[in-house]
Amino acid sequence: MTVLTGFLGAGKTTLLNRLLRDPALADTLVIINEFGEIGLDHLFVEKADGDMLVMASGCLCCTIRGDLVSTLEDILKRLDNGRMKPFARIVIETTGLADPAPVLHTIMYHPYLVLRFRLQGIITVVDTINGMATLDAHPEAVKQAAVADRIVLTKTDMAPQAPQDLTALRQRLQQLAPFARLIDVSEASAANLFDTGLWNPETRHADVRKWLNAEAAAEETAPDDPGHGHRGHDHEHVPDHAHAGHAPHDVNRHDARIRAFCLRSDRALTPGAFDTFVEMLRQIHGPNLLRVKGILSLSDNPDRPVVIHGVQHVFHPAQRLDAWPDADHTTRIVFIVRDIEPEHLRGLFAAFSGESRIGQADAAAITQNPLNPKPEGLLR
Ligand SMILES: Nc1nc2c(ncn2[C@@H]2O[C@H](COP(=O)(O)OP(=O)(O)OP(=O)(O)O)[C@@H](O)[C@H]2O)c(=O)[nH]1
Repeated sequence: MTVLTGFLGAGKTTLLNRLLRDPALADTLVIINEFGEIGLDHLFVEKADGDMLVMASGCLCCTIRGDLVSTLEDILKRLDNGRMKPFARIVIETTGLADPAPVLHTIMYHPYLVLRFRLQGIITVVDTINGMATLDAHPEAVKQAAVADRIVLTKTDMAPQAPQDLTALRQRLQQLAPFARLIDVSEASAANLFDTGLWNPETRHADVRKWLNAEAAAEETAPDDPGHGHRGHDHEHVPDHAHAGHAPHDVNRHDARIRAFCLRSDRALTPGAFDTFVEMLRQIHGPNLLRVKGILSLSDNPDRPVVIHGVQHVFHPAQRLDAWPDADHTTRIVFIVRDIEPEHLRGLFAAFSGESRIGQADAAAITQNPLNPKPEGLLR
């Protein structure tokens, strides 16, 4: 499942129309709302009971959440009864103001849908004409960019556009989403937009290196920056203005709230500590964990790492791989967070991995603290 998002009028449907002509996407099912300026070509829309569905009832993420579930259930029923051509992938286009997270929640919290769909990636479309102003005015747009695996820049064919404006937009987007790849719409294709999943469909192997893209942080941050991380291993991206103390625009404070960084560790967690660590991330930081992807070493079987993938408080069931994909056996977790200090998450990981750090509570102190927030409240 791929989620296609982007601000109102950014060019999502235009892009989708073009992509769907590519035979490589013949086995794709698209779910789209009809709110936008233009719908999918009639070629696609008329086959409403065939392999293509158009939903007309409004915003996907809020008003038709129930419908999305019943639509997906219905699709699976038809698929299992052989009344529908099998498909390999589903693309869900959200409306312009949508936060992609509720769409993913809808699917990942469903006991059956979560077994049948796997999140491949999030594609965010950004209009290069209005993109900067949209990011300034709408925190939703900042979040859409921050959670992306791929950012497609549209309307690059439209003059006039000062080259420095495009460069500034690209820099801003890359700071918000250092692990995402920026692609000009003229170069966007099925091949470079739908290759974001953990599993390579051809080899059926996990392509962890490409999926995590953790090196993106290492390439762009000075590794010896004493202010960040420890042992020269951790890297984080903070927009320059986040440290500068003065934002060029007020609204850039939205950007400054978002941090992307990669936590690395040579220490293995016990399975119990792993469960509690993930549970604490979800319960305490859920809404602000915009995106989490990682490969972790567990002490019970260090040869078989575990992969985690979460969007806010929704996590895919953790998956155990048969083996490490390559010689690098370090735990790597890529975080994109809002209003959370990277050092806090590093401290939490250190506590659960048994690494003692000065000034950092250990796992027992964290889990047994009666004042920790609990889902059922403090009184129980
Ligand atoms: N010149 C140019 N126009 C584009 C491009 N992409 C989209 N447009 C135009 O921008 C307008 C909006 O495009 P849509 O594809 O409807 O945008 P959308 O993101 O699906 O819009 P909503 O569904 O309303 O959120 C249309 O008039 C498109 O023709 C592009 O790359 N270049």
